[in-house]
Amino acid sequence: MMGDNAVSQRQSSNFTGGLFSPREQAPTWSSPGCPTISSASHCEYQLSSDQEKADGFIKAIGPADAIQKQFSEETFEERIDCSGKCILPGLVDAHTHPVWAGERVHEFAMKLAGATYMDIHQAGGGINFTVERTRQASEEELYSSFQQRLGCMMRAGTTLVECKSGYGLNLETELKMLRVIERARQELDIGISATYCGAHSVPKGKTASEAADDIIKNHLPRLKELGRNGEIHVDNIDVFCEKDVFDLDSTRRILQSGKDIGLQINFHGDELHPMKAAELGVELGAQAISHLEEVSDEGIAAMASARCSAVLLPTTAYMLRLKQPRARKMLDEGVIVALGSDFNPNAYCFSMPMVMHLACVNMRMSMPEALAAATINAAYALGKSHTQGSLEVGKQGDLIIINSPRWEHLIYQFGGHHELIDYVIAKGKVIYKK
Ligand SMILES: N=CN[C@@H](CCC(=O)O)C(=O)O
Ligand SMILES: [Zn+2]
Repeated sequence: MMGDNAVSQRQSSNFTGGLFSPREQAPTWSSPGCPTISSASHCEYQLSSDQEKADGFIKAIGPADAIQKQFSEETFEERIDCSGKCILPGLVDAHTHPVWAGERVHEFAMKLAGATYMDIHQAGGGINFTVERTRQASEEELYSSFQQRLGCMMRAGTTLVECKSGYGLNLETELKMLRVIERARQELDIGISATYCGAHSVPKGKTASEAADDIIKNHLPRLKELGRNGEIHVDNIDVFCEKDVFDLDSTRRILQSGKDIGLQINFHGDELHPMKAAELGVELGAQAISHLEEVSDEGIAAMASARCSAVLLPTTAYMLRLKQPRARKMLDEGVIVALGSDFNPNAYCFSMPMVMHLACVNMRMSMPEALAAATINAAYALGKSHTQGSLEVGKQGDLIIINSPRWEHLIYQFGGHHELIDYVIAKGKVIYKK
């Protein structure tokens, strides 16, 4: 990934004032980036009114006076007075399952009564329950609920989200889900990174190895063809590598075949059992591995040296009362730690501010580490940190404005983000205003 940046240690810097921007190519970056936070007393955000120039990329960042002087000849569609407020990068959600029919509130009750995730999965519930309903749902139904969910994420500050298929398992339904994701990519303002997750569960009547064969022989060639025709755009390939789901060998075969058709490897590993998934991911050149509650010490060291990011999912560990992933050890060893909401029928959470709060309390991350993990590092996990994830000149104008002079309130106020977030802006366009 050329010039892809991320931070493996806490970093932050300040700026005052910002402006969007003439049409320019987003540059690639060779130096480490950082999410930039503004909390100046006199701070302004300006959107260009010149359609030629309003390409949604950041033109300048600096003291408001200097910016005013530099652009004194320009006219602006809108000026937002951010005095006493904070401007932060738009939040990036690095792991979600947002396209499905068949919610599972009844399973929440079962889990509260003591059932484990795998008890329910093996009894035909869990992913398999949602697969049945998603297969029956029309494309229009799936799109409509997906669009509403993206709206909830956006209002909680998310401007870029990874979206997985994986509740179809057969080719027909996986493609239906990917078409729904593609439509949202085309029609909506929120940024989307699309993931093919046909190996999310082993379909009834097949072994893991047979399911892997089907994916390699039938699903991936079709994805390649649709990608070439421009009908569907898929960025990543995912497998649920887990005991009694996809073993290491089937996972390796699927991920390698996905990589061979140009997809980035970004998969579920070492969640409920130690699988040596991290070691496998590094061997295959994975961009990211999610969960990692059961990762080995060797896996952590290998991920750090390979710059393979760890996507940690605090809602899942919380919901399922799993042991927490060892975020501190990962950070101390230099792993690029990112965060995701894991929104799915098991972990029903749209909010990256709540995810950051849980990461701080339960995984012992600091607030700057959590913010980096939910912005620049999450963008890195999606291979997009050269264009998104921080406030830098030439990057996409994805940002949020919060009504507090201290940015930390976005994390500190657990569940308070709806009151705090005044604006969400994606590619220079206001997509939510309180
Ligand atoms: N672990 C596998 N996949 C999801 C859960 C999906 C579901 O239960 O529907 C996860 O990341 O938590
Ligand atoms: Zn997941």
